[in-house]
Amino acid sequence: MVEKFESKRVPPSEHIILSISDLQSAAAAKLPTGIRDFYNSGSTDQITVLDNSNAYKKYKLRPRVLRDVSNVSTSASVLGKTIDFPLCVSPAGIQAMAHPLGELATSRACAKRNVHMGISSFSNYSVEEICEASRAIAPIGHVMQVYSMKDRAKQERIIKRAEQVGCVAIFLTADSPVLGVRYNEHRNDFRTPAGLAFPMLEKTSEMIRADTHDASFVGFNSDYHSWAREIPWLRSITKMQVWIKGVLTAEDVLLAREYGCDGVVVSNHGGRQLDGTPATIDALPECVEAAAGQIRVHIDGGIRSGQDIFKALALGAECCWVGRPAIWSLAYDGEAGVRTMLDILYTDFRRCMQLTGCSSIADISKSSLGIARKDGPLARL
Ligand SMILES: Cc1cc2nc3c(=O)[nH]c(=O)nc-3n(C[C@H](O)[C@H](O)[C@H](O)COP(=O)(O)O)c2cc1C
Ligand SMILES: O=C(O)C(=O)c1ccccc1
Repeated sequence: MVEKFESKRVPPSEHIILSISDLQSAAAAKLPTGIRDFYNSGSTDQITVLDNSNAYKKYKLRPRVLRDVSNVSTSASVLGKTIDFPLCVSPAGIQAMAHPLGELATSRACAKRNVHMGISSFSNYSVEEICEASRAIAPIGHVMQVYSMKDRAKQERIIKRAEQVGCVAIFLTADSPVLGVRYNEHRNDFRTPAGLAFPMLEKTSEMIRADTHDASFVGFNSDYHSWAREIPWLRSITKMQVWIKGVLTAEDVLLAREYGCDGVVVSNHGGRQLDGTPATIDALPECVEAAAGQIRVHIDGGIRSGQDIFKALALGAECCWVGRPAIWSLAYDGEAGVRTMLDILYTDFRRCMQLTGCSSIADISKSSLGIARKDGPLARL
């Protein structure tokens, strides 16, 4: 006799969090519309933001079977440290809108999972407070994100403060001479909430909210930037690694090499800057080829699962970063939420390695992937 199977109904107020999309839904239920749209939106027609995730789907995994995966190691050497797995948290501004402890909560969760955090210049806590929050947990070393600023003395203060408290690198965000077109901010008249601090920019939210996001950005950010003006200057004021965030072409990877940068993050800013740029996973191969092993290549944009991390590594990235998943988790449950997000991606990536027959990061290669063709067999890379 077949036993009657009773499915357990979960009340709608309770969210079972098993995936990144569960975190996205849980955050959407908590955040006011204007803030949710600010975090989630891409620019203009939302093409690139959607492409970023969808582009992963054409790659299929080629698992090797009957391999001993009882001793799988996910650890990776990234920015001079051994981290638990090759996934870190991208710099994203104004995290205190998602949770009162904002970047402090993100920093603690990253340290507990032993991965790096990128600290936005638009953070609501200072780099000193954010690094202090993680120091007692793990000597992980975070990354300070900077823009090319009109006020070079202020930009230098940000960099010096970050170096002083143990940051291991700076990410110069190079894809934002001006902000992308974000209709949601105009439709919702998005302003940063009152009472927040912007200690790296040395501003209060009263100063920032006086303007739209776009206008306040124009106020401090420099569009008068160039490789020759930025990189030698950055090298002259810091011993931290210098990375360029927002590269999408082989040409710019070659320039990053020529200017002696330590690495590039292949990024389209989560589809928030120039809409119509390629999905980052589609820009990655040409960037890896141009890097030719001479500088490091990381990637962010649309990474939502362990399989996505695996695919990016198979295509030559050393490490992946996630932006929105951290914001959604913060909104859902602060530090515990971000910890849940990192744990989901960690266990998913580990399981993906085991199911594809990979025991270490070095085992992940192009031969682990194929490209789905509409009518026909899988194409080998
Ligand atoms: C709400 C939000 C704020 C962001 N703020 C910054 C920032 O201050 N500096 C920066 O370089 N990138 C910023 N980014 C871009 C992220 O660093 C990252 O490139 C992007 O979020 C990755 O895509 P994903 O969100 O699909 O993972 C921001 C992204 C979001 C969604
Ligand atoms: O919105 C963004 O993508 C971004 O980079 C940013 C810039 C200023 C404040 C907050 C986020």
